[in-house]
Amino acid sequence: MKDILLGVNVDHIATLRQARGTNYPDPAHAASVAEHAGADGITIHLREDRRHIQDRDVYVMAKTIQTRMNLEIAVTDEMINIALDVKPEYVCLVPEKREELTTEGGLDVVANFEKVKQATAKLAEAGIKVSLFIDADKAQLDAAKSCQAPYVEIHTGAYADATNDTVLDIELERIRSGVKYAHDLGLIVNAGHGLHYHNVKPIAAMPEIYELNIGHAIIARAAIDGLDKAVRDMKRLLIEARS
Ligand SMILES: CC(=O)[C@@H](O)[C@H](O)COP(=O)(O)O
Ligand SMILES: NCC(=O)COP(=O)(O)O
Repeated sequence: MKDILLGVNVDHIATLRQARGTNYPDPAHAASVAEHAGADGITIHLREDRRHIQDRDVYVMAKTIQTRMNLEIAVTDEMINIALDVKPEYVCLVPEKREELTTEGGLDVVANFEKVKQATAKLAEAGIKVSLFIDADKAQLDAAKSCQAPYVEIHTGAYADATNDTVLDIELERIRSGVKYAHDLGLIVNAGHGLHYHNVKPIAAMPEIYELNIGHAIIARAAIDGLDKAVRDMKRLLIEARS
């Protein structure tokens, strides 16, 4: 079975920096360490409220990332214009609510079809590969396909947040079914949100998934074991899941 790729999200290196308003730790440095440890790509989420990643980080990492940048942004003119200026290899369109602690759900492509389709076309015209961060829902997946986004990223948050095995199994099956449906539609299927060292393998074992984007759990482990080891440990789990 083909290897599954790992995108490391370094948002929460920036969270640590923003906590004190210092210029350290630098997410650009963390990205280099993660790439050296085997990350296949770097994900950063430039939120409208700039709670962690700053505009400066995006422009610096556009120059320093050796693998490829996956820039997560909301579907707003401001963010689209930044993406068109930076031209990362990937843009993932995500929902955002200022009051949210973290991303709470997938992008509602069905309800915002024209807006998402236009944003996707504009980014694609600039040579950017567009991914839509959506729930494992057939209507949303059909809408993503109709938007002509080549990639989707299946939101794994409900699976990660499951509080009992019954819910966990239901969510895992929902993701499995959505991943297969998306793949059968011809979409390139990524997944992410809330994945960690103890829940990642069942997701990584799904053969249709191209890449997992993982951040919070890797950065949390890095606080104890160091980032190099945290990334290598996650890569090893992904390889084991496919062997
Ligand atoms: C879209 C998604 O699930 C994450 O990539 C996102 O970055 C979460 O937001 P925070 O990083 O602010 O928690
Ligand atoms: N899109 C998911 C991502 O980039 C990382 O999410 P998390 O692992 O920080 O929850």
